[in-house]
Amino acid sequence: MKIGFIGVGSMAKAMIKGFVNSKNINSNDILIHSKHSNNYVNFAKEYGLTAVSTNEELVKNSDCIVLAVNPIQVIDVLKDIRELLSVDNKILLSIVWNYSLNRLEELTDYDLPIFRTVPNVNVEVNAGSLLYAYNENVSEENLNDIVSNFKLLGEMINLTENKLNTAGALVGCTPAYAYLFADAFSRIAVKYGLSKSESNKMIAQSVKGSMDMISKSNSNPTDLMDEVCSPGGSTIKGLLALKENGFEKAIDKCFDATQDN
Ligand SMILES: NC(=O)C1=CN([C@@H]2O[C@H](COP(=O)(O)OP(=O)(O)OC[C@H]3O[C@@H](n4cnc5c(N)ncnc54)[C@H](OP(=O)(O)O)[C@@H]3O)[C@@H](O)[C@H]2O)C=CC1
Ligand SMILES: O=C(O)[C@@H]1CCC=N1
Repeated sequence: MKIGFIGVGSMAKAMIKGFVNSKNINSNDILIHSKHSNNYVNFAKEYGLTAVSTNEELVKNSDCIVLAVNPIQVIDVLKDIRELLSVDNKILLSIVWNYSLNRLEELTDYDLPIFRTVPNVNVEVNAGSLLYAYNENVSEENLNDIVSNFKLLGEMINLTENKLNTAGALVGCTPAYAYLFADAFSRIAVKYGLSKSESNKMIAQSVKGSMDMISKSNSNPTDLMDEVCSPGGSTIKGLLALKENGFEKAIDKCFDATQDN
C-alpha cells in the first residue's frame, strides 16, 4: 500500500519514522508533500521517501492519503484534491484534531472511505496509541489494509466517534504532560546533585515500569499507590505534599482545558 502524507509536521514525521523503523514498509512507498519544500525535501532524502511537489500528485500516486495538517488548513487542502480522492478506490485517513467524519465527507465525497484517527507521538518508537473511527463506506478489505499497516506504529483502538474528543486528549495530549512530569522530577533531582541525563534515564525507566504495572497487573492505580507508601515513609509524605499543592486539581483543570473546543 502506498501511503501519502499531506503535511509533514511533528505528527506526520513521528508516524513516518515509526513506519521506517518497523522495516515492514518500503520507504519509497511513503509519499510526502507539505507547504514549504525546505520542510520536507531533505527529510524525504534522509529517510528514502518519495517527495512530490503538489498535493494533487500525492493523491494520484497514493492508496491511502493521510491528512496531517492543522484544522485551519483542511478546507483549502481538500478543495484542491476532492475530485482526485474519488478515483481508484482511495482511502482518506485524517489525523486532524476534532474534525468529524461528517465534516470530512461534506468536504470530499459521500462515497469515500474515511478513517478519523488520533495518534500520539509515541508512534515514532512504535509504542504509540492510535484511536480510530470510520465511516460506512469503509469495506472489510479497507479495514484490514489500514489496521495491518498502522498497527506497525503501536496499539490500534477502535472507538465510536463520540468518544474521540475525550479519549483523544487522553492519548494525543498526555505525552506532553508526561514529559513535563518527567522533566520536573529530573530537574529537582539535579538540585540534589544528580546530573540531568542520569535523572532523565531513571525517571523514564521508573515511570515506564509504573505504567506497565497499571496495564499488565490490571490493578487500580490507587491500590498500586498504597503498595508504594510504607507506613511513616517518604512516599506518603511526598504524596500528601502533592495533594496539598493542588496536583489533582491542576490535572482536572488541564483536562478540562483540552475539552474546551
Ligand atoms: N502533534 C501531535 O502530537 C498530534 C497532532 N495531531 C493532529 O495532527 C495534525 C498536524 O499536527 P502537527 O504535526 O503537530 O502540526 P504541524 O504544524 O507540525 O504540521 C502541519 C503540517 O501541515 C503542513 N501544511 C500546511 N498547509 C499545507 C498545505 N496547503 N498543503 C500541504 N501541507 C500543508 C505544514 O507544512 P510546512 O511545514 O511545509 O509549512 C506542516 O508540515 C493536526 O491536525 C493535529 O491536531 C493529532 C494527534 C497528535
Ligand atoms: O495540541 C494539539 O492540538 C494536537 C492534538 C493532540 C496533540 N497535539
